[in-house]
Amino acid sequence: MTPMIQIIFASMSGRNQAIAMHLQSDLAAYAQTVVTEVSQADAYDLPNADAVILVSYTYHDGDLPDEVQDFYEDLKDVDLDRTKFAVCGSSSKQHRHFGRAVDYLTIQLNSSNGEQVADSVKIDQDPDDADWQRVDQLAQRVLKSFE
Ligand SMILES: Cc1cc2nc3c(=O)[nH]c(=O)nc-3n(C[C@H](O)[C@H](O)[C@H](O)COP(=O)(O)O)c2cc1C
Repeated sequence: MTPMIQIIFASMSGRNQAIAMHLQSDLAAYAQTVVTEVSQADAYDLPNADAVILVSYTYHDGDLPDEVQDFYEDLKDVDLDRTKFAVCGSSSKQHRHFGRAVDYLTIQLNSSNGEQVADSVKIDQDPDDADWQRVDQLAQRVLKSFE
């Protein structure tokens, strides 16, 4: 059966949206993929997916972006029932709390009883070739988890 993978992103200036679209093109031949901007996403829907990939920047002083807050709060009430997940995101090493949103989302998805199938990936601003490889690897790990 073709797995269904939800890719949910938060992006202010486009980097994380581009990463989400790149993930979709990595996965589309092997899975049904749905890409959703986080303010349109429903955390209570996540257990219906076979896997979820969250992609987010970090904002303020090492915090989640504003538009992720409601989704994050809702996640606390969701039992993911071992739904597979992975997290990645572009943020910036010029800030003291590099990529904290990736950490917070990873911790919360684990706390919500998800099954983490790839190490979380933090990218400094624009992805370089090595970063794109890490993104591809994350996508491969998600696919491999269905074997
Ligand atoms: C006001 C402001 C605050 C930020 N705070 C952080 C931060 O605390 N930690 C971090 O790693 N990046 C921080 N960033 C950097 C963004 O996360 C980074 O530019 C990211 O690549 C933006 O992704 P996007 O293009 O998808 O919006 C901040 C950026 C802005 C403009």
